[in-house]
Amino acid sequence: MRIVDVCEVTKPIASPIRNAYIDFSKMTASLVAVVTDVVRDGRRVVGYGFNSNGRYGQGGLIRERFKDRILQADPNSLINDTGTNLDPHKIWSTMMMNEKPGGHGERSVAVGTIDMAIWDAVAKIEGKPLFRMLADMKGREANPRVFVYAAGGYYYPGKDNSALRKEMRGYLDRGYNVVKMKIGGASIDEDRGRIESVLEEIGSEAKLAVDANGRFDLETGIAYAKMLRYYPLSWYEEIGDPLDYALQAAISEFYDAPMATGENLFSHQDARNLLRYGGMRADRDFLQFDCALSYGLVEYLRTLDVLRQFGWSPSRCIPHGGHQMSLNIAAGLGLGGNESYPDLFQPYGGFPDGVNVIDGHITMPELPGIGFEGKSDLIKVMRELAE
Ligand SMILES: O=C([O-])CC(=O)C(=O)O
Ligand SMILES: [Mg+2]
Repeated sequence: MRIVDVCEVTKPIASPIRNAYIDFSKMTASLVAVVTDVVRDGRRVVGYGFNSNGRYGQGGLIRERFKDRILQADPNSLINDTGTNLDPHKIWSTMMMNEKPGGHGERSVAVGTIDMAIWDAVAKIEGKPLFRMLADMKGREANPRVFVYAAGGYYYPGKDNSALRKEMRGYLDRGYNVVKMKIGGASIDEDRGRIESVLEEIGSEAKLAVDANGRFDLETGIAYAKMLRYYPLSWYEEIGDPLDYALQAAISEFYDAPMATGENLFSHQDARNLLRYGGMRADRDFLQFDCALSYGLVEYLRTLDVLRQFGWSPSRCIPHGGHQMSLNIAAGLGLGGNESYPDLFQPYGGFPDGVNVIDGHITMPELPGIGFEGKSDLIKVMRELAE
């Protein structure tokens, strides 16, 4: 059993939207295929992965470092002890050979993308949905019903509050009961108006979360906290620079309701620093680490161990990114849910065909691997890369 090729391509996932920090007009993502010599159901097993959204394609790093480390390794060093499957942990260590610790940068995105494809292949070789394989691995009961919320509410040329309301109404019509919008890309007064419009639209049918994308300094973060705390929000997200733990801790003195952060922390060491120094509260706050951006599931398992050490339940995790990998982790390992972007980043994000949101939850279909084969527009581009 061996990996015979690692293919990669950079794909556009551009859209004319803007958060408080960046616009997505030139956004790209890496798509990866890990080709094996294993055959299941008359078909060669190929694992697929992509790097979520927000950090651009990582083709350079994949081609120049990580791909060759896998292909040049002794194939026997990449399989499990019983010789029945690839071993994601051994493959991860092989990829990270001769990499210094710290300074995680964006190599974590390149590794996370390949790691997604490895787990897809491993679960396909096992002949199980990844979420079932993960639950078995940890001796737990899988829960195929996963909470999902609708992320959107971006700044957009020409978009007024009535367009924003209409967007949110569309999410409620599709079965969501938590929606998220951007803040921090306009004045505080304008943002207050946007929030009030959305709250008026959704009424008691749904709850609203707001996301500042790391834009605020301490003073602005506090000014917004004082404004936001009068509204019944699901959470106040990524207030200041993702690595400014003291700022995060300080805001908790001004904001009792839930806060969320973590999508731009890319390692278990960074996650640990957030829990050590960020003043995050295990009884109410949410952690949004996205495995595709942060060295993959092998690393995410270490992050979950860190959470346990600090008294946090995995149910406080609702990952960033809206991809099926995190849906599997949620269903298999008991996370609190997953993000979704109903109208963005297609065909990569979203759910397999025929999976609908009902009362803010989806039910995972029983597809081998991550389940990409169940999403026809996505598997089409994946198979163009390799099959
Ligand atoms: O706008 C983005 O970069 C995405 C984001 O923060 C989120 O999904 O929470
Ligand atoms: Mg965010």
